[in-house]
Amino acid sequence: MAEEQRSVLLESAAQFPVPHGVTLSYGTAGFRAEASKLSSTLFRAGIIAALRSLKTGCTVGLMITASHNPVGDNGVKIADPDGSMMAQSWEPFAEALANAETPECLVELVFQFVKEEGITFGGERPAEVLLGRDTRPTGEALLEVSKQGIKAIIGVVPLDMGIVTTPQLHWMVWRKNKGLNALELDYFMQLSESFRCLIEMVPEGITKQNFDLRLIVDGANGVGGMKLEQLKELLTGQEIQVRNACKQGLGVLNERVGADYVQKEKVAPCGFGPNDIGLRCASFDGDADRLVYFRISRVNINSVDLVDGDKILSLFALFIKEQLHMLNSGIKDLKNALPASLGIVQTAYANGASTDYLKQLGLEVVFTPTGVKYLHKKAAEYDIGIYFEANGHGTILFSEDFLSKLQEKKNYFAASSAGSDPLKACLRLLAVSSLINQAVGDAISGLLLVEAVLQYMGWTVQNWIELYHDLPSRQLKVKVADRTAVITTDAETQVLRPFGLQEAIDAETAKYDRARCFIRPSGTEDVIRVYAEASYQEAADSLAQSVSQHVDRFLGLQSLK
Ligand SMILES: CC(=O)N[C@H]1[C@@H](OP(=O)(O)O)O[C@H](CO)[C@@H](O)[C@@H]1O
Ligand SMILES: [Mg+2]
Repeated sequence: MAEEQRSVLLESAAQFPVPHGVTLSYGTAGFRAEASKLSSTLFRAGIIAALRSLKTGCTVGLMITASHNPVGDNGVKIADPDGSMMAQSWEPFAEALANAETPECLVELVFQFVKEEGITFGGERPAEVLLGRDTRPTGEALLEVSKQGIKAIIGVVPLDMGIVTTPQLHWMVWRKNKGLNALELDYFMQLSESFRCLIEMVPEGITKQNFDLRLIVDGANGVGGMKLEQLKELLTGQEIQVRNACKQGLGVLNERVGADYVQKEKVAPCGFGPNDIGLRCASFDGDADRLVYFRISRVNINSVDLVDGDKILSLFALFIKEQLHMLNSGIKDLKNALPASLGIVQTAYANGASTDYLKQLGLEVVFTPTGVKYLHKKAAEYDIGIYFEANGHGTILFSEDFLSKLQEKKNYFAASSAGSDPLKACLRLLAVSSLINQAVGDAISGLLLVEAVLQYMGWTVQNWIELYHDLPSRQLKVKVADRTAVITTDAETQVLRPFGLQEAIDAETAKYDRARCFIRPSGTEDVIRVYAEASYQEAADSLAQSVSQHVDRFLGLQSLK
């Protein structure tokens, strides 16, 4: 077997040589680069995914996307059996394999790794990799290359799920490993049914009658808009209009559209104009794992009032807290109560006003380094964990144990107190758990939950915007000679190396009222990011500026000379 495996690998790897001068790192969200340079990487990602499937004895996923990057780029992410990002412990191997210079080096790496990990080639357990891609024109060819990589590991089978959003593919992997139906139609049915269930339980009243059902969604000219158009047909009680929905010849993926653009530039995407002033609008990123809301400003139609991930998180946290309260209030016999740990997970980029708001609600707020893989892992430690990055990537995780207790409670209340608040709370929480993606942040399911919660609250977008007021902030990037020279700790809020830089940041920060500032090396770009927050905009700007100068002084490009 080993000899056969060796020669299959050597032969197939020879077809996809590594381009010169390109070094890839697995980064915060997989490999990403200009599409024309990615054949060898995608082939190798296929091998990695296949080995991951052999190791775990489960189905894993391989998604071909470069998210919000320009249309000429592409990339790949691997999903673990539970639908989350590939285990970090495999990243060094993934990186080494992607950069192995020759087929011989590649084979050596594979064999050494397989030995270390105790993986058996061609084992008895079925091994399978689900493949998906976004709408990028280079996706199809790269998918074929990944298939070659998967098939180069004997006993592993690729299964092409076609054009899907990143969260759909993660969801399919998660479902498949639970032995549940995992086709796109199952995804659509589950979302539309749990959404209907939440809408049916919106309390009657004036607010319900007055609620404006209209919502306009910017699909970033990508896969998300396309899928929402399909799902829309199954939804009742919602008026969704999709723009930039990836129609042939109309608009370029991520070009002046999409969640990343709207959030960073704070402007309306293409296709939105004066007629939309005041309306509730939302935007997806290119692979639909990020969601932001916005409203075109009445004062200046070029700018938007942004509702970012922090505010989506706050809305969800408020709703979940209320349902948990409803579930347990009025219960006289303590054995009928269902205590639940509720954790809120943010990164240092979360606006300080959101953190204050959440803490004021009495919630437990914890911080992790940037990157969904860290947030997700932390959120999974709670009965209910809600996580979001400010850029709009996030979800709500329910533990299996809590869900089974919730199911029991529902049955109990259904038999003993039909129509009661605790029963409604159980039903709503169960519906949320099946609506919101349990594998990864999902713009489509997040959007449906936002709509259901707003209807439940009877809130306009204005009510939501006023939940709290963001502290002014500024983000800058500094090009440095070597960004790995910066080592941080404490969820990236403190610099350990180079020595003296943290003291300089502290001294600058102390000059302003209610100010906060941190720096960290980006995981996706070759820069150091500087973030500053203060009580007024000029202070945030000038703090970010002066800290950037310190970064430049300590690490700037001149130190290359
Ligand atoms: C400040 C910021 O928005 N950082 C983004 C960005 O990571 P960086 O490591 O900061 O480059 O891309 C990541 C992947 O999409 C995302 O998880 C993260 O939030
Ligand atoms: Mg994305």
